[in-house]
Amino acid sequence: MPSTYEKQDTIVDVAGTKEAYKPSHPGLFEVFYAEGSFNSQLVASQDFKQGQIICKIEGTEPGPKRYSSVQVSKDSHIELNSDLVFLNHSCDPSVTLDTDEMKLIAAKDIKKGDALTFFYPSSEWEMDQPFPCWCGSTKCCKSIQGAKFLSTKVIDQYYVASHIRELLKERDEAQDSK
Ligand SMILES: C[S@@+](CC[C@H](N)C(=O)[O-])C[C@H]1O[C@@H](n2cnc3c(N)ncnc32)[C@H](O)[C@@H]1O
Repeated sequence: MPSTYEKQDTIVDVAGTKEAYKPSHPGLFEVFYAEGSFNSQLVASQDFKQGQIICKIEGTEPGPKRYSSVQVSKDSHIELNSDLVFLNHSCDPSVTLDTDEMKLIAAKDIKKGDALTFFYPSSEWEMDQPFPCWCGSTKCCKSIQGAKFLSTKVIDQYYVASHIRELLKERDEAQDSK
């Protein structure tokens, strides 16, 4: 996939026109472009039922930890290399990015046009680029830095990948032994 996924403004510039954008998962979801840095989002192109597998996560590549990478084990990261990179974070997410099974799953009933979002700390331990969250959920964590910075009580409300579960266990055992 093109390196133009690095920044949404670049996609429009490199492609020449917005019409040149070709969804990586037509019929399932597409990118909704917005002006400004990191304001774009992924939206559903159809309804999905809670628990429905939206797609398999394929075509990924190993890479360094970056704002766009997804952590898949205690010490490895991948680039999604598709429109999935436009999945934003929410503290009340609509999808689960299941890095153990490499599947994107509806975490709730989703309507066509809804934003697809996942809980970034479900895969990320210590993020490369933390940010203040704009999700507006009543249970918003406010500062998104990775699972390392959240209590197990907060994390327990969410699906988290097996590597995050293991890292939390190690963190909590180390704290208990002090
Ligand atoms: C992989 S990008 C996701 C797509 C991004 N919105 C874009 O337009 O390129 C991850 C970045 O999006 C932004 N982002 C995603 N979810 C956010 C949220 N809930 N609140 C604030 N910024 C968010 C952050 O800047 C984050 O580093």
